[in-house]
Amino acid sequence: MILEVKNLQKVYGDKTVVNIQDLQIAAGETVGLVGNNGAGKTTFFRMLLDLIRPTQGEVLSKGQNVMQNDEWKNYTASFLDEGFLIDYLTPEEYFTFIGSLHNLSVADVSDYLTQYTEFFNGEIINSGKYIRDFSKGNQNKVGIAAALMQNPEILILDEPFANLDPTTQIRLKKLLKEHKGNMTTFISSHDLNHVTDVCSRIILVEKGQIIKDFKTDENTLKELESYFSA
Ligand SMILES: Nc1ncnc2c1ncn2[C@@H]1O[C@H](COP(=O)(O)OP(=O)(O)OP(=O)(O)O)[C@@H](O)[C@H]1O
Repeated sequence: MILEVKNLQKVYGDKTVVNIQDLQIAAGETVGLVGNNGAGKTTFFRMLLDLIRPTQGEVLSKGQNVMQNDEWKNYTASFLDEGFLIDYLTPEEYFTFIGSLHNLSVADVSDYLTQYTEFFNGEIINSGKYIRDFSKGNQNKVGIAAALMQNPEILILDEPFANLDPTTQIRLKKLLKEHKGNMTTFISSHDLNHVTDVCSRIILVEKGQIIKDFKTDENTLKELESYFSA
């Protein structure tokens, strides 16, 4: 298992916002996390990435506790929100900086970015603007592209389709499918259509707990829609 979660809990005050007894994710899986507002998805991702500490329990990445070891940072890339960006840089400067952390030269980075011409839709590169001056959707594009650029073994994206126009949502699905290879992908989404299209496994969370965990098949979208229409 590339990722394992054991007895993971996060408590705020008297509220348990995440409570996951046991979850195992095999290398190469594409997992979608769905659940209503406040279900605990972002809190869970933050614990996977050691951005907040659990009240109890642990997250193991390739068997190592993410709180005690930094090795996982070499093969894990993520974009949860704009806080991951450096807003006083231009996108080019940001990509170069992220690339330099992963031994990519300026030429490697600019070569890599040519694949994103369609996804960026002419609005990101050579715009002469700082990241802070982009729309939220375009900021998301920068964050997602920077995460993919790291060619990670594990990719974690929080609501990647949110704030993107429909054309870009479809382009993102294509990108995620193309990048798949051996990558383990963990994405949260409120878009049931996209998440069932991209993911081979869906985890449904409610009040911090896993309610359902199933392999995606032709009935999954209908099942999810009926669950959420209740
Ligand atoms: N720092 C905090 N202090 C207190 N409560 C918090 C804190 N962070 C999150 N919570 C609470 O934890 C619960 C889970 O929030 P979280 O953001 O993880 O949900 P989510 O599933 O990502 O929701 P959404 O779909 O709206 O993004 C919510 O009730 C939220 O108010």
